[in-house]
Amino acid sequence: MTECVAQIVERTLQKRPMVHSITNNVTVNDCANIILAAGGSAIMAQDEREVAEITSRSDALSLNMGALRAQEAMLLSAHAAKRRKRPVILDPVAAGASRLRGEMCARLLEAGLVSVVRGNASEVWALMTGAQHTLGVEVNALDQVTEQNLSESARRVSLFSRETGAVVLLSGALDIVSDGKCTAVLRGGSEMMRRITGAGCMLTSLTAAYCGANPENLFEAAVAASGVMKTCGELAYRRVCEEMEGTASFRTRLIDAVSMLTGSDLAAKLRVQIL
Ligand SMILES: Nc1ncnc2c1ncn2[C@@H]1O[C@H](COP(=O)(O)OP(=O)(O)O)[C@@H](O)[C@H]1O
Ligand SMILES: Cc1ncsc1CCOP(=O)(O)O
Ligand SMILES: [Mg+2]
Repeated sequence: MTECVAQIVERTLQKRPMVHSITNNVTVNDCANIILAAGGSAIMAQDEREVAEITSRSDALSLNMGALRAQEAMLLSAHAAKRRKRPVILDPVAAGASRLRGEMCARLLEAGLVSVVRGNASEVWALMTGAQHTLGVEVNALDQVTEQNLSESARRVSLFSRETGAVVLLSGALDIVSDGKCTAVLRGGSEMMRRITGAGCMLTSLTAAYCGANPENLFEAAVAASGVMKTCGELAYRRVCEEMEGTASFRTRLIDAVSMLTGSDLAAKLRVQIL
C-alpha cells in the first residue's frame, strides 16, 4: 500500500490532472491552491451553460455542498463525468443540517453519480441514517471516531460504501477509508486542522486531484489523500510551533507542505493500517 500511495502522489505531479470544482465561496481559494500544490490544475465553474463542457474536459469533478447553490449545474456536471467515466468526489458539508443538503446528496448517490464521498463523521452518519447529526459544518463530538469505537465505525463505513458503490473517506482524528471490501485507518495529523476552516474541503480537493490522475485506483487515491493531509498537517504544525505562529499561518504552512511533498517523503512518513 505504501509503495502504491507514493506512486499515486508522483503520478499526480507528472500528469497534472484538471479538477473541476463546484464548491462553496468560503474555502474556494484554498481548494484551488491545494490542487495546484499536489500538481493538478484547478477550474471552478458553475454556470449551467458551460459546466458539462468543462467537466468533459476535466479529469475529475469535485462537488461540495458547503454553501449549496447551482444544483442543476452539479447534476449536469455529474452526468457529464459519468458519461466520460471521470471520478466524481462528493463533500457532503453539513449534510443533515438542512433538508436541501441531505436531499441533494441522496439524489447524487441514488443515481450512482458519486465515485468517492469525503466527509466528517457527522456528515457520513447523516447520509447513512437521514438523521440530523450536526447543525453546522463541524463534526459533533458525539459522532467522532475514536480508538474505542473504531471497529464499529469501520464496519459502518464499509457498509455505506457497499450500499452506495462509492469509496468512502471519513475524516477526523482517525481517518477511515473503505471501498466495501478493503478498509484502511490513518492516524496522525494535528488538532490544529480543526481550528481552521477548509481543512475538510482541501482534503476533498486533494482526493479529487489524486483520483483524477489515478482513476483506476480510487481506493488507493483516497488513502493517498488522507495520508498526505495527515502528514502535511503534522509538518505544518511543527513549523508553526517552531516559529510561534497561529492558525492563519498554519493554513499557509499546510499548503506549503503539500507543495513540497514527494512520493518518497510520504512513503517514509505514512501510517496506514489495513483492517
Ligand atoms: N483531532 C484531529 N486530529 C488530527 N487530525 C484531524 C483532527 N480532526 C481533523 N483532522 C484532519 O483534518 C482534516 C479535515 O478533516 P475534518 O475536520 O474531519 O473535515 P471537516 O473540516 O470537513 O469537518 C483531515 O485531514 C483530518 O484527518
Ligand atoms: C464555514 C462554512 N460554511 C459553509 S461552507 C464552510 C466551509 C467548511 O469547510 P470545512 O468543512 O472544510 O471546514
Ligand atoms: Mg467539511
